[in-house]
Amino acid sequence: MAIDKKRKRTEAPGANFKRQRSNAGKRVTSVDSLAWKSVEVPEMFNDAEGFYGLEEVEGVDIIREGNTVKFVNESDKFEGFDDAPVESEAISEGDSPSGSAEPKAPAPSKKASKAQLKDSETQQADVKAQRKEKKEQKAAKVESVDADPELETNVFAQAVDLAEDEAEDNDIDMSEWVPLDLSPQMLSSLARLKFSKPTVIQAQAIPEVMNGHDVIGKASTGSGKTLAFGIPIVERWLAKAAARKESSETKQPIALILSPTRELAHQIADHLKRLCAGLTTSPYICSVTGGLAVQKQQRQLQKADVVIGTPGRMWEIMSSSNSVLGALRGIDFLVIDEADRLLKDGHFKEAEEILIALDRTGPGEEEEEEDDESDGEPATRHHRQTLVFSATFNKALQQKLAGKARYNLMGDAESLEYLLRKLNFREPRPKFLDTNPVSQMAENLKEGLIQCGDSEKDLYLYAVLLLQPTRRALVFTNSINTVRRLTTFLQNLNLPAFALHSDMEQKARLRSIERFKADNTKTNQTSSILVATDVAARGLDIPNIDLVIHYHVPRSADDYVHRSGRTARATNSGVSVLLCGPKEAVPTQRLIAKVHAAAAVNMPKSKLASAGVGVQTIDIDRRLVAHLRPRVDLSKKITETTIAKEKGAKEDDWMKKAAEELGVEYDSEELKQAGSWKGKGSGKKQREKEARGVSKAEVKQWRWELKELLKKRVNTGVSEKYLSGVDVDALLRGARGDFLGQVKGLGL
Ligand SMILES: Nc1ncnc2c1ncn2[C@@H]1O[C@H](COP(=O)(O)OP(=O)(O)OP(=O)(O)O)[C@@H](O)[C@H]1O
Repeated sequence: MAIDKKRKRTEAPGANFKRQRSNAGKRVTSVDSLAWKSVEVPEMFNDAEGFYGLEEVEGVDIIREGNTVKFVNESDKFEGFDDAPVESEAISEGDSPSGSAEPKAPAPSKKASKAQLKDSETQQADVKAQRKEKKEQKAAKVESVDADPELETNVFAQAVDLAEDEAEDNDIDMSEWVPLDLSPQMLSSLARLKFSKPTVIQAQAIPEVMNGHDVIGKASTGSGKTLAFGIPIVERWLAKAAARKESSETKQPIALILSPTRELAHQIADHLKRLCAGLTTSPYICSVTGGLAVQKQQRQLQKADVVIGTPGRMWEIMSSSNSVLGALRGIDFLVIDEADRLLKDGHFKEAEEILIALDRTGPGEEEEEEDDESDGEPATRHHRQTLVFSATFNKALQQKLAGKARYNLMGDAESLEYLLRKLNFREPRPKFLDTNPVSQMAENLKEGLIQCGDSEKDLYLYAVLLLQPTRRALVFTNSINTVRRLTTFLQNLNLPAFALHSDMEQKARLRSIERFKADNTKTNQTSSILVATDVAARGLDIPNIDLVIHYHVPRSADDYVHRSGRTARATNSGVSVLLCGPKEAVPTQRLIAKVHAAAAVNMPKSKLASAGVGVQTIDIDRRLVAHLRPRVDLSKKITETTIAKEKGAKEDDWMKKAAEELGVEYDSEELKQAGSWKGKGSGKKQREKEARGVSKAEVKQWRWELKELLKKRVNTGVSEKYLSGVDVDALLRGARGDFLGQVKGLGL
């Protein structure tokens, strides 16, 4: 479909195609290396993520030979990748380059860089004029984003763009960056982002990386690790780009950054693009992840300077293209973000394949061999630097919550050995920088635990969400089914909940994040809730998440650290609340003790409590929570019935198709009675069966009852307050200053 449209476009009058000309002396090129340009699609077509993929190209001849079509490009636009096979190929996806190598307006001057950057008044006036123009363009872009609820590109970029603009006119003291010896351009870019000083990990890691060392960087969640590797990469690119101008050296990608999740890969890309937005020339940054068109990513890779990818999609492309693999072997930096997750045994087979493939020498390449003095064994050395980052490296933290907790597991030394075994560093001993040796948790995070019955988690979840009605909350569960169920359950209670899990299409995943991020304060609504699996646990940097709720206890301590780290990022504060069933509370306390003090790894159990290691129990007013039960029960019933009916309809559909294929008549009742439809089985199955039997009228009645309940007053026993709409706020400002009980220190 896309192809037909595209052809129509490219063949339209004015397009620069010429057919059937002599091909003598012309160099046939692959379709991917042509200079495709995106075609603007009218808004009404809702071309989210370039779905229609319309592109056009100029200056290209088409040569038809029998049934094949070949392309002849007058100029070889892309360097370094031109060995792609010549082929006639269907193009089905769009490619709107997100990075840019075009020169940009000079960056603004800032206080600290004034000494280095002495702009004349005229230049400044020019810069101001350009900025104004850019600002207007951005405002128009943001407006169009707002106008189109389906648009999902740059999910992580939009909000910050405006903040950057506001920053432009401020004078910012950048003197704390000076010791890092960054280029004036970079300082200027950082000032634009309002980053007046480096974070601790940035201050420690940037000089080491810029001095050519391999680095293992450990720093708490939200502490700016992305720029700790991002800044030196961009600095190297700037230096190389300047040198390239004076030589004929071909352009190669400079860095490959591996990320465990798609969202994180896109976020890193956007973060680096934001950093580069203030540079006069910037690297082409592209993300390569599953769930999006592979052809588009292959094309982007051909011109990429910095590649951020998830292991699966990266390996899919690298293993099928020698040119891509060859180019990536020449990178200066290999970054493994969230390394403990990416290198976790049995998790990312492709990550290992990538590491092996990068280390293997290609035809005509030579390995440098050096003697490793530490053990006398010769080891292969590469020119690339390996940079490894995470908030958690200690293997002990990966230990499952289930099972006996042991505290004498791996310490830092062992964790380091583990990384050395897994990765082929250039240096025998990479620099190990640990900025949070004592506690693994973010500085401004407050943690609490609520004990409740296993079947009461829905009730307490609702109660805690009501405690924070105008905030942004992230709810973690351990299963996709629970994400689905809780999202519907909360929506039935009129709460703005969105789902995020790996079984969703990428477009829908990004849309959920986009909606979660939307600012509801103007409409005076409660803020949004994202219900997610651990796919959202690592790296996601969504502004203003005030509350993280662990509906299911995390499976391991490192999951707890990363989940909780979605709040209290950078200088912000936040709250993390665990909902624990009766059997979960004790092992969870122990699990959490591990992340609070490195000493706890080797601390005897008996000493943990006296050392003050652990999480406080929230003393919630259970009598008041009980008043919420009727509405919670109704919402649960509606949710379970809806889901069971949907599942039943799907199964019915499947059975019908199977019967059709077998050529037998399908009668669902007969099949059920004949027992082929398992009527018995687990309690869950039985419940599902019963839920399917509930009539539509009954569900309708429940919905009506719930609606009425949500409108009605809830007698809290303290004073008469409402628990719906704007009256929730009134309730929460209750006479005693607290609604569900005093939660010391948590600010709830
Ligand atoms: N020097 C700085 N000054 C102020 N804010 C910064 C600075 N560097 C980064 N930030 C901001 O801090 C936030 C967190 O950064 P980042 O996402 O890199 O954290 P992280 O350490 O990688 O977290 P995680 O471990 O969760 O992945 C981002 O919003 C980023 O823009």
